[in-house]
Amino acid sequence: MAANGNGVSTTPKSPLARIQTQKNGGICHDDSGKPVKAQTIDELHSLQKKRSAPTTPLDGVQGTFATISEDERQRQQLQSISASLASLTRGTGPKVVRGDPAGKVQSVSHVAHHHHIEAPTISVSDSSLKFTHVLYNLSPAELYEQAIKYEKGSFITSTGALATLSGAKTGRSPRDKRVVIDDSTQDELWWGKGSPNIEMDEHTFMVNRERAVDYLNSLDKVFVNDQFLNWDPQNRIKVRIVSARAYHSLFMHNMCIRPTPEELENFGTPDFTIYNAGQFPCNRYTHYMTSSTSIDLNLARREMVILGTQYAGEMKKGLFSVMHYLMPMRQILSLHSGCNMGKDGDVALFFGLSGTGKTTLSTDHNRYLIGDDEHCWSDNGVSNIEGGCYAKCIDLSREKEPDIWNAIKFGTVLENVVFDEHTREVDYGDKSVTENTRAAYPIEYIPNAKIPCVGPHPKNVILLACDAFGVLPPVSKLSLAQTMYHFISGYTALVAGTEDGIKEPTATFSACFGAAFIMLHPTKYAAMLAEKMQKHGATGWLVNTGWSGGSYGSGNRIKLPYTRKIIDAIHSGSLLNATYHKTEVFGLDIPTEIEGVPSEILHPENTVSCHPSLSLFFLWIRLDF
Ligand SMILES: Nc1ncnc2c1ncn2[C@@H]1O[C@H](COP(=O)(O)OP(=O)(O)O)[C@@H](O)[C@H]1O
Ligand SMILES: C=C(OP(=O)(O)O)C(=O)O
Ligand SMILES: [Ca+2]
Ligand SMILES: [Mn+2]
Repeated sequence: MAANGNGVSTTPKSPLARIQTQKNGGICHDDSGKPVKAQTIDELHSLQKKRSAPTTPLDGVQGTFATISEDERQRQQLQSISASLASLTRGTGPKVVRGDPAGKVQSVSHVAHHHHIEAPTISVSDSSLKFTHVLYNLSPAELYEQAIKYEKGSFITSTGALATLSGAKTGRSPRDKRVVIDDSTQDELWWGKGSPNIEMDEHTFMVNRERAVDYLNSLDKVFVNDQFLNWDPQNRIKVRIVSARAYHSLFMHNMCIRPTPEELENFGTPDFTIYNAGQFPCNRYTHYMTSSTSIDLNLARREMVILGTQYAGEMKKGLFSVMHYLMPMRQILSLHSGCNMGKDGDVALFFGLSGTGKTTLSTDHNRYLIGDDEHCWSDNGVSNIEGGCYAKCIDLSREKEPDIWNAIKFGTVLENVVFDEHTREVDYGDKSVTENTRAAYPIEYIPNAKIPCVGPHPKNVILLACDAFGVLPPVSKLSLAQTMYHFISGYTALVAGTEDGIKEPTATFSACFGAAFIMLHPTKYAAMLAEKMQKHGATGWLVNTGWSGGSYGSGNRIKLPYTRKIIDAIHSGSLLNATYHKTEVFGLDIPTEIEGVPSEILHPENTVSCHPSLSLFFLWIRLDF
């Protein structure tokens, strides 16, 4: 812009267009719609939300049994939660109210007034004077709001999933898992070498339980989930999860079976309760504690306490341990396996340690998904224990795993992923937080999920071994005896990240392909599996989803598309009738060809000349339980 010596612009200004005001009014007004009915802003806001309708009629049309009033039902529900949160030394539950302390409390203070359990006059403490606000079975939308408002590291990703951080722990802590040893568990459970059950006594459990309960009660609010495990209606287990974080509540909402409103009304007392104190540590001066993390299981009390870890997988896998105890007591086999079913009703199980491909391979666009991780096999067939899936998402791609990719949307919990700060697009290749990035979503997010998640007796039992040494062939057909051998020895690898301290695939022997979760001796599960496979004529297969043609570091992991072709050939029955030859070392039956898979990779001796670890490997494989 040119300026003269006085600093005044010489460019002629173009005048702004004049604003035309209406001649008749004087005040501009928008009369395009009717004005809102509200007189105040608060009133306007109150119009936005309407009350959720009671789900069942209250007039007793349901039956001749006395139906209780909505008020009475809510009173009983709060009393049950207060009982769960009761300090056992003080013998009293906290005053509980429903609703967020920050917002308007639903069923306001008079509810709490009537409904806390009266404290005995002795031992009055500050904590018994305070209210604990209970956020009970919130919806995903409500949990999103709670997480985003109050939990650092919670964000909405570009596809609508809730990104969360699990804190210092990004995998399970198996060395911090303790199980109460008492007169009955001493004889019933598997203890000692190789067992995942590290003992603790009842008293120490109570110390930790009190610590968790006191912590939870000291908070402004706690989340309570009442849900189910096991789609088999005759063997359904009612679980209650008390936690400090919306992230944990949404995770369990997705992972356990979600009750219908009617089922929730009649929930009653839970069969099992988790107290998850998350970030609050255990006290290392407490007997048996070897770190600040403790996951404690008390089967007699039907309770689990979590201190000092926020990794949500502890809750899911902790409940799985419980099922590994409860179900065999009922002659039902619990399985660390994925499960799907073909159009003709042929069911396949996919056993495998974490990260070996249960979720990836059971999620198959051409088959119905029954479940990705935890099942029961009873006289009636198979049933999923859970209501959701928990997929690893490191290097996830739309092309290779389209159904999992599409399941990552509103409602899904995305743990420890890295995303663009502006677009919120997730970079699934980024391991900055951990390699064990995860997505937890309700099973119905997979389009061909089989709901209810039950199926007939399995036809194929596939053992997935992620072989870090590259000595196993990509697939072999197993006799029943071989199936038992591999099931009990459980040769596979621990993949990076799923357990605390594992940085690269590490060879391991994990009995039942889930040694971290079993409670009884491996041979108990194996005997049940053998009996069922024989009775129902199931075929066993060993599929290596790990390295081939060299160990981790030198060879390559078997390509997922090849593994899928192998699995397709098992499902279709074509592999059962293929030509086989026996390997010298294992006596494994290896197919000579499979459609879509290069024949040379089917035989490891073609790719591995003489693996240095091979002899060591055979020394290790021995059943010394
Ligand atoms: N050949 C393969 N078979 C199966 N999974 C593979 C293969 N190669 C790479 N992967 C990857 O390994 C991971 C398997 O994880 P996942 O299916 O979640 O295991 P699990 O459910 O048994 O814990 C996925 O990230 C998958 O993409
Ligand atoms: C969640 C876990 O494993 P999986 O991948 O088998 O679900 C785990 O081991 O903590
Ligand atoms: Ca469906
Ligand atoms: Mn899985």
